[in-house]
Order: sequence, then structure tokens, then C-alpha cells
Amino acid sequence: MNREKLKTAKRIVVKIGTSSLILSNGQINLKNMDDLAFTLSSLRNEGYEIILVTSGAIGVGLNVLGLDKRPPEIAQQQALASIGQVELMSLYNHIFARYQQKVSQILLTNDVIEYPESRQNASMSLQAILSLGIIPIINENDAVSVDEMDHKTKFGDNDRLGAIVTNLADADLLIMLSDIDGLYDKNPNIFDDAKLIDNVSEITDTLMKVAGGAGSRFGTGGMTSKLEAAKLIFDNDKQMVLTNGARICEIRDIIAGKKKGTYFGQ
Ligand SMILES: Nc1ncnc2c1ncn2[C@@H]1O[C@H](COP(=O)(O)OP(=O)(O)O)[C@@H](O)[C@H]1O
Ligand SMILES: N[C@@H](CCC(=O)OP(=O)(O)O)C(=O)O
Repeated sequence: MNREKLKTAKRIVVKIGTSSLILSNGQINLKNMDDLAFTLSSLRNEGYEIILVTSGAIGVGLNVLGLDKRPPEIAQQQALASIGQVELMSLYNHIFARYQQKVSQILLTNDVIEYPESRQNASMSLQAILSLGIIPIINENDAVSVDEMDHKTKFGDNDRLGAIVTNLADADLLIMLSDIDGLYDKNPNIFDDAKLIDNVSEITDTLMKVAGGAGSRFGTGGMTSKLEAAKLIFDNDKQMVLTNGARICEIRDIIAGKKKGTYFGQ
């Protein structure tokens, strides 16, 4: 278990959660989006291959329509995601353009990943986009994905999607940006004396018990879904760092092997 392997990462997936994209007042977190575009574009210029997995379609949809909470009906949530995804990509397109970085969009559903032919096709498409020097921006196709018994096309959450994309792209590292500095030994929302965990080499049942739900009203999975994603990372011999989306420039320290956030690796 050491961070030395981080220094060799060349293909990097960065996952950003809704809590880092939407402020608590429902407005867009332009600072984080701009820091993200600057950091990822400059890394791209230096020769890293970067893939961005973004949440925020529903959060931005709420912002566009001036609503303050998710509607309970699935069709309404899907409509919001459909509206928000366009605005989210428009924002990314403009902000990345400031740094002369071109972006593309991929919207995935779980069935694409499960069927070998469509999985292979998605992987080749991703490879072609990367070889053009473009940063692909990936989200779930929320407007159409469903969670039916015999037709499960939802991923569940974007933490899982981040891990799936890391494997699909055979990337060297997943950097997960949230609204917290990393994994704590207790839910920091409840315990003031919670301590940041530096390294995790295995996802044990004891560890799963320290993970609680989402901290913001816009986030979905909370820490539990991040640890589930970490399991997928370990199953495929990949590595992951969970860190704070409010300090995106620290991505540079992370790939230099410095002690930032929580490292999941062996
Ligand atoms: N053990 C823990 N360590 C860190 N955060 C935790 C823990 N248990 C619960 N959380 C909560 O998980 C939140 C991050 O998940 P979430 O709100 O879904 O963010 P995102 O939108 O980035 O996916 C944190 O803000 C924190 O409140
Ligand atoms: N695909 C959804 C995000 C789902 C999700 O997992 O959100 P988050 O917990 O903020 O990463 C959206 O774009 O709104």
C-alpha cells in the first residue's frame, strides 16, 4: 500500500459529484468548475489523458427551473436531468474553451457496459476521443435509464459509474472529488472528533459501517456509494483517491504521490 504508483499514472479519470458543482443555495459553483477546467486542461497539455465523469444534470436542472428540491416522480427527475444535462455541457464547453480545451459528451447506461459488443464499442469510442486530444465528459443517460426488475439500465450512482469508466478505459487512476477531504473513521456530520483516513487497502465490513449517507441535499450516494466504487477499483487492480472538490489544484499533488485525501490502493 503506497502512493508511489500514483506517480506513474498517465490516463486519469476524474469524477466530480453534485456537491462540488452546486452550491448549497442551489447556484452553480463556477469557481470549482473553472478550477476543474484549468487543472484538467493543463494536465492534458502536459500529456496526461483525462476523462471527466460528471454528476450535476439533476442539480443544474433544478437550477434552470428555479426549483429547490428534487421532485419525487421518476419522470419529473428524468425531465430535469434532460434539461440540466444540456446546460451542464454548455457550461463545461464554455469554461474548457477558455483554456483552448475541446470536450465531448458520452451518456452511458448500464446495458451498454454489460453487453460485450456495446462495451467494446464504447471502449473504442473512448480511445478514439482520447487520441484526438479531447477530454470526454461522461454522465449516466439519466433521462432514459430505468431500474426495472428485468430491465436495469441505471448504474445506481455516479461513484459506481466513475469506477466502471476507470475499468472500461483501462485508466491508471480514479480521482473522486466530493465535498469532503476524504474518508473519515466516523461520519463527520455526526462526530466532531472524526479523523481522516490516509490509506485504505481493502474494503472491509467494518469500514462499510463508518460510511454514512449524502451530506448535501443534492448529493445522492454519500460515502457508502464511494466505498462500493472503491470495491470495483480493487477488484480490477486499479487505484483511487478520494479528495475535496473545493481544492481541485491538489490533483497535481496527488499525482506527485503527496499525502492528500484518502488513497485506495495496494
Ligand atoms: N465516514 C465518512 N467520511 C466522510 N464523509 C462521510 C462519511 N460518512 C458520511 N459522509 C458524508 O458523505 C458526503 C459525500 O457524499 P455525497 O453527498 O453523495 O457527495 P457527492 O455529491 O460528492 O457524491 C460527505 O459530505 C459526508 O457528509
Ligand atoms: N447522474 C446524476 C448524478 C447521480 C449521482 O450519483 O450524483 P452524485 O452523488 O452527486 O455523484 C446527475 O447527473 O444528476
